[in-house]
Amino acid sequence: MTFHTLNELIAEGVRGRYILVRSDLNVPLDGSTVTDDGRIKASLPVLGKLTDAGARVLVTAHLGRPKGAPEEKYSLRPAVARLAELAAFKVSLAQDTVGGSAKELAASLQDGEVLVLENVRFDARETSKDDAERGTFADELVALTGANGAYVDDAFGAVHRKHASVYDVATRLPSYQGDLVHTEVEVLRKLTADTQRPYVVVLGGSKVSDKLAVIDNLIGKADTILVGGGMLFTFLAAEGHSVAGSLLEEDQIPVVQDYLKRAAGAGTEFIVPTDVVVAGKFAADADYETVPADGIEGSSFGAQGIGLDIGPDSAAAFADRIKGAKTVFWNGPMGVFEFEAFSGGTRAVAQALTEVDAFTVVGGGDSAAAVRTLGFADDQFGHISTGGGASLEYLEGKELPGLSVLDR
Ligand SMILES: Nc1ncnc2c1ncn2[C@@H]1O[C@H](COP(=O)(O)OP(=O)(O)OP(=O)(O)O)[C@@H](O)[C@H]1O
Ligand SMILES: O=C(O)[C@H](O)COP(=O)(O)O
Repeated sequence: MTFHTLNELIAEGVRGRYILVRSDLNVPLDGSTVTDDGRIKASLPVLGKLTDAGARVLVTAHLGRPKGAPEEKYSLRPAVARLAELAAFKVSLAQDTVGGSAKELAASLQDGEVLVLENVRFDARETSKDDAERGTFADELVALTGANGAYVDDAFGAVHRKHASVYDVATRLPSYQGDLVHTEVEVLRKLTADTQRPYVVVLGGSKVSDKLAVIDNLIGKADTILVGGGMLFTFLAAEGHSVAGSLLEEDQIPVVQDYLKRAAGAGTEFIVPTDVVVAGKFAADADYETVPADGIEGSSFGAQGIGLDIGPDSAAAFADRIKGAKTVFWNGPMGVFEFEAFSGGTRAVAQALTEVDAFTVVGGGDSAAAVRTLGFADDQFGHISTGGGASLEYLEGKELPGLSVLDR
């Protein structure tokens, strides 16, 4: 694929033009505090280049998964406040996405300033499966750019989404690839061609069905898949164990059973935890105990028990596997690392990644946040990707709508 680059756009001249930029500002929050500003920092260079060149920049972004209507807890306000603190240019936030506030503030935007539109997912058309419906939203976004607009996709974390602000706007405006997307693709490409073996993939997190879908294509490609986080309970259930009150996607059990069957003949080994940290409730101060993975209901919390981390034996086994690898890709925390008591598995995996002599990539908003909040530095890893699902789907070899739409 070949793309028009941001540098080409700048060379064409952007002074006074409205440039629509899709950024990934989907950062983890604790109330209104941004707990990891990695994605915001990663978005700054492109915005800086455009504002330095005199563009009037309209940023679209999402935060979380609101249900197609405004919801205060998903407002971009905290992310934009952090962006404004870090930026050398003026940044403001519209109260809405394509409504009166967005129109008014866009009209008064000056050269070299940035206006962020409120969460694109506050409008149900953004994520609609219906092309025409998404199209009407894209038309309204594009209308904000006036007569001579252009579009830059810099949201690597969202390139796997066929959403209006990622895909449809690119069919309506001259479109360019942002530097962040470019860099991410260059690094991840190394994981798809001539991958050095053993190739170990570590998967966790809470978006269980999203990540299970990815495994389908890793079977036969990865030598070992270490299963932690929320998805481990669907694996345990697939092996016939009770998981009490833990995160479980029952409809995915047959899918996992199929994976386990296929992996055996395809040279991919799944490693599922043998012990689990089980808590009485989902809280930082919950009582907890470590139990065998096949005995979760036997914990003193009975059917109320919730598995919130992999146990220490499993963490040590995962670390061992990682240390024997030549290539490691990790997406999704091993447990609820936000609570100290359940951060042990994630810490052990992160530590192992910093010690192994291998090409290591960490992908995902929360995974990146986890390594940083647990005290690791970015340069201890080969690459920390801003993309979670996007990096996984890239590795799967899937067509990513946000990339293919930019292909000239
Ligand atoms: N056993 C568990 N039960 C419930 N939640 C869990 C469990 N293990 C991990 N999590 C949660 O998973 C969340 C992160 O999951 P997620 O799938 O979003 O990962 P990610 O790295 O951000 O990837 P992406 O960028 O695709 O979102 C964390 O907030 C963590 O608390
Ligand atoms: O967190 C991510 O991976 C990206 O921001 C995409 O978010 P989504 O999975 O809600 O589309």
